[in-house]
Amino acid sequence: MTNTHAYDVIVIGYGPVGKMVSALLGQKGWNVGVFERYDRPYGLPRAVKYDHEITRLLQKICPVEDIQRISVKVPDNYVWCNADRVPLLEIDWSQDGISGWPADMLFNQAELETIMNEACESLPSVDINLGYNAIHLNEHEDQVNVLFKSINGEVINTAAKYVIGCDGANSFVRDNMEHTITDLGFYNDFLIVDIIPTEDMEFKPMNLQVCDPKRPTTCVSGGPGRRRWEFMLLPGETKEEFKSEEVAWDLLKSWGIHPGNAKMERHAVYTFKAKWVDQWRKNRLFLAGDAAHLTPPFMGQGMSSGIRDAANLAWKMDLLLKGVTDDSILDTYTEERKPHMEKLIEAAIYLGKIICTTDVERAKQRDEQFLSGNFPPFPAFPTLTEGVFDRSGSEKEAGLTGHLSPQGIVEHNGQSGLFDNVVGQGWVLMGWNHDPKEGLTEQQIQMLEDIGAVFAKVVPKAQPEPAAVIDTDGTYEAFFRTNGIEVALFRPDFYIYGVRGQKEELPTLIQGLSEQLTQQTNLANAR
Ligand SMILES: O=C(O)/C=C/c1cccc(O)c1
Repeated sequence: MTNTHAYDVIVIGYGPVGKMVSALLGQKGWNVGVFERYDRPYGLPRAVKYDHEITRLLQKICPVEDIQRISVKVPDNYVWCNADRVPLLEIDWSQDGISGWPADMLFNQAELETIMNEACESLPSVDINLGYNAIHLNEHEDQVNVLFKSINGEVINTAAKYVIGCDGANSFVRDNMEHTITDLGFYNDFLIVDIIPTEDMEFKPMNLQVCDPKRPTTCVSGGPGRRRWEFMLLPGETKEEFKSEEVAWDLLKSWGIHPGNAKMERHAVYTFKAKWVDQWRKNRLFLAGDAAHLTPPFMGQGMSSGIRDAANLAWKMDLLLKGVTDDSILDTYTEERKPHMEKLIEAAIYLGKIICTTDVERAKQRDEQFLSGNFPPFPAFPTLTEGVFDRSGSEKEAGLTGHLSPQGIVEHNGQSGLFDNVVGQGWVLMGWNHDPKEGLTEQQIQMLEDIGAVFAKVVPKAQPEPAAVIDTDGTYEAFFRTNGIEVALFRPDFYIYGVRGQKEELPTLIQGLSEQLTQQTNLANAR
């Protein structure tokens, strides 16, 4: 065995979630050891959709042009229709999201992972090890040791302060963590078929669910130049029967798809599930993505939830490793992320219940319910409700915390573009038409600098000032005016930490953050 390889953080699993957390920690200079059991990229489609929040997170690590190149914007509604193709429900996926990106985009996962891999490879402190299977994990008070066996049989010993399991549904890290699971008992088998049309084809709407009890079928984009079908297995049908390419082609026939006009990229039977681990942290071990939760795909939020986990964990781990706060901040990881993910699973099951019925009578009742308008409301997209937020303001101010912050087009120092690229990212303290440092004590400014905050005085386009950030497209004016606020503090994962209606109240907001962070440290010191 070789000497111990020591890291700040070990990431097990190098899919999109592992790549995101590795890149974010690597950007901060932390030594990240990434270990992936496969020795080459998976290469085939899996997730196909992300939303504006995730695209903005990708913008943290990938060039905007690359993200644009691999994604396609949804042009119309996501339609849920019955067997007669009468719409039962339409969800608008075509809007512009507040994060500076289209609300929803479709992509090809292999292309996404290529650009995320480039981001990781460009970071000198990220050590990527492909073809290494985790075989043993030992947790100590001050570190974790993990043994990995390479595909060549070499065994290496590693150590890190923290281990993050981004290792999917059959997580090795989870197996080494005491844990309990909540399972909502939603199980449905679908044959997933990914194709590349070899001639021009038009699909309107772009994303369609045909809730036909004779064969519930999904027909969505698979990213630029690709399409995906999902065919539900009927009672009595077995996974085994659906293994062959012939069965997939046969099911595609009624859609006008055949080997003469399309190439089949992948076909596989998946069991959709709705379940999660109850605690995503146990001492020095963490779970993220599919290792922590599984959702039916109908909201297109499986990978997106995992990327949110990565972003949430990364900024907290960064502060902790910097020594600005204690590791009890990491308890807020499950506290913040789990309820959010649960609500998305709830929404996915709402949709799943519409399509996953093969009972003709029940489908008829469902149709009547939706067509008469007498159906339960579609769940609202969740915000973050618990954790590292300011709740000390007025009811209106506190009502904005935990929501996503906007990203607009700005001009600053002769550069023009999306705020995060032009001004910077991390904690962002923003003052509308005033310098947000005004009124803060030196100590408060120092604390904000210690956590890597960006200070931005944002001014309207009509009143430009040389050192200020110019609100080119009016995004920030709309945000501040509509909400009746003058200052806002945004977290590195883009959630609103807190706002104030009057700039004179900013010091209390910052004081609150400072106390929240030091409280974590004091709590730890007292233990
Ligand atoms: O990206 C995914 O994991 C799933 C996307 C998706 C979108 C729309 C309908 C589906 O059944 C899946």
